[in-house]
Amino acid sequence: MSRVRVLFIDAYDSFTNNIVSLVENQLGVEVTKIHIDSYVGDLATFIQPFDAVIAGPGPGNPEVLDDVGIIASLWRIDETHIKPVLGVCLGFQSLVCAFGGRMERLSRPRHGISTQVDTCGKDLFNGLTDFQTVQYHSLRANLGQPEPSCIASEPCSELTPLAWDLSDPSGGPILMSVKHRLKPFWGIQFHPESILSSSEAKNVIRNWWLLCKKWNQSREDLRGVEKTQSCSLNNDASGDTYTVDSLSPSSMPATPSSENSMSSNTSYTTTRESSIAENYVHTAIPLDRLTVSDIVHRLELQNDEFVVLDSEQRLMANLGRYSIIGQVDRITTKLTYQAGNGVIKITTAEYTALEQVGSLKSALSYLKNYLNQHKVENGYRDIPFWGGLMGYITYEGCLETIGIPTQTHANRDDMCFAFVERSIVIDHLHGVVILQSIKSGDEIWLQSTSSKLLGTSPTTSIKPATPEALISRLPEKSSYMSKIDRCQEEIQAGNSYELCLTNQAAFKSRKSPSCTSWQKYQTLRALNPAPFASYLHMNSATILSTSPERFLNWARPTLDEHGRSLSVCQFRPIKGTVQKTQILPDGTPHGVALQEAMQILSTPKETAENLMIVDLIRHDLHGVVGSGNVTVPTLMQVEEYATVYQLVSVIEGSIYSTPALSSRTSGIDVLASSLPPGSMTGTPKRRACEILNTLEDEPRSIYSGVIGYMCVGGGGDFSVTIRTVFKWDDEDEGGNETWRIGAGGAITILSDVQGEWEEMCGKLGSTRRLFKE
Ligand SMILES: C=C(O[C@@H]1C=C(C(=O)O)C=C[C@H]1O)C(=O)O
Ligand SMILES: NC(=O)CC[C@H](N)C(=O)O
Repeated sequence: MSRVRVLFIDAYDSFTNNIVSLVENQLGVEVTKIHIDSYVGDLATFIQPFDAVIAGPGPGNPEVLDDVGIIASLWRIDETHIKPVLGVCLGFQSLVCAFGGRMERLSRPRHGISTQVDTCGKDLFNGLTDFQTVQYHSLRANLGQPEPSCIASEPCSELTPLAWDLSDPSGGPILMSVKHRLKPFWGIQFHPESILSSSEAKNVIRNWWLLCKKWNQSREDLRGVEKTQSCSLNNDASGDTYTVDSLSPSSMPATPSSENSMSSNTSYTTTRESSIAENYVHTAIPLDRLTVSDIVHRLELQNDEFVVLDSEQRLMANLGRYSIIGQVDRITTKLTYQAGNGVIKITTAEYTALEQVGSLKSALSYLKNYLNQHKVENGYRDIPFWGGLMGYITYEGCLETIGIPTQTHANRDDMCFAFVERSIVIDHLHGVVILQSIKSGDEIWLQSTSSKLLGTSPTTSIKPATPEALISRLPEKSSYMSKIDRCQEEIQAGNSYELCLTNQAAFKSRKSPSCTSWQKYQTLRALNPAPFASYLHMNSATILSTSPERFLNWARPTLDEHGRSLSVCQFRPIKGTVQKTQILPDGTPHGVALQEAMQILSTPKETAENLMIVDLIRHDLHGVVGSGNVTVPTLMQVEEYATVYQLVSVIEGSIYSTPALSSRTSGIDVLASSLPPGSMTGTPKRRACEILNTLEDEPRSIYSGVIGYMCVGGGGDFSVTIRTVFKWDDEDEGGNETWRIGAGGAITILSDVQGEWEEMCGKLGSTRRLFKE
């Protein structure tokens, strides 16, 4: 029997793949996805191979043709070509508009809010009790009924209401579901696929499917007996009892995921003997009292290009176990890309090559192939990095991966990775330093480097230094506040559910050999300890980061019990911020203590903010790893950082793949499909980024992109480049350099304008303290 197929029409939403996953898992069907503006020729003909259609959620207004595209035509398909349709949110609203309903703005948009839905207990809701479910909408469908009821009436006599949200007496009833009286059209305003929606809400999908099957069967029967007269399509299923057991879930079991695939009781041989495997050599030595800074100093890296992913100031037991120092020298190969020009540049010791790749997304595929060609299988098992690509991607580079064109700046790389062959990994948990190289025959370097580290007693000879800011450009309060208003207007209009608004400060300081970038970084990391701190100097970019936020980590693949390659990946978005108690210069305390922070971070405003990003990341991840392979092991946990409390969630995915090396799905595919980081955009991602582009005054640049590594052994780790001070060499002028800091925060309909301004200033303050102003 051929597999049942469902067509999903995606209105560029950031929850689409979660619905696809729910449908595939619950119904055992195959879902094909197209966009609202995909060219399909005649829609009626196009949908014929499908058993049913889902018209998805999305930004905008169903009365605006550009926002719904071909969804608007679904409802006009003639009787002979008609197929069962489920409209979800925007799709539901479009159904209502097609049959006489109107849209109006909610007085209080409902984004990431979980409420009870009261149902008629029939049809889509047959056998289901009233349930909790999440909503994401700004607009409300109005059927012109004086009171909420489940009986169709003028002026929308073709639509039968099936469910209402009556939880907000002052805001009034909100229509949650309808069906068409004669045609096989159903709609739901709520989001059953959200991680916080109840299983009862999810069962609506099963009920819909039973109704579809029944309708399709009656259509078949009619065709079978070749009835010539027109038939009644009344498919009211009220009162029917359905056996949901007859459905065949086809989910691939979600593999229990672990935070870190390394065993926690790893032991090292801290000898100076080197092991050689292919072109990989390493030496492990005791860390003793060496610091990351000592190592950088002893190896004399500080005045050259190098990268440090720095976890020395470990804050949490499960984060920041390793620091990685990547050596970059004259002969290190670099792979760079500037947004907008479609060309990846490969610079080696011998030559510079340009390859037309088209986009940053394809540049990442290029890097994936590059790493496959330099694959190492026998590195030191217990550390995550053996060598490979270390670098960054700017926010504008990230935008290109979602099809938003951006301007480029000559001499500035939007993607810059060095192919690091010599590296030093410090395991802070076990106090071990692993020196390693993937250059063939590099034992001499190993020996000389370990002698330098073992040599003299550890002293920190590079002193942290504090730069003096000559001219500072700080965010302007009235301008920022008016942008918050504009974000909220966009949200009111249904164009977005959450927007991460940001802006930048700039500090000019004198270039000085007694206050180098590395010294500045030393100061910053002491002032603002963070689990994902990093220092990078490559080409014209210098980055001093104290990021608290992991973007994406993926483990080196292993074989599962079925012989498939499996790599577990993890996102750790932060959304929800409260300032910790601090004593201001005038002696007054500011901010809150843990107990109060916990209370604030559990209010609907903060949890909605976090939930939206969790659902968005689940969507990004589902798009690569497929249905049933995404879990949320931690939902909204409060974590303490140097100056703030933050609400953190963890989303994990199992990347299974076929043995064929070239077609293997890897963490790099997840990376390429998940940029820019959802916590820095808002949702739906694409529309949010378009809106933010019109609001923000300048490119975000390094801020709000990602920084990290992709290892030759198959793993990877990236943080979100926030709480970061950065500069471009082309802005150096007259002995001065210009350092920039971006800061922002997520704006929702529940945001308080003054509160958001203060939150942004608080985040800016955590790194601005680097400068003496
Ligand atoms: C925008 C920033 O941070 C982001 C926004 C957060 C929020 O809105 O609560 C929290 C962490 C980051 O994802 C920033 O640090 O500048
Ligand atoms: N999630 C959605 O589909 C939202 C639909 C519409 N843009 C609204 O805000 O009401």
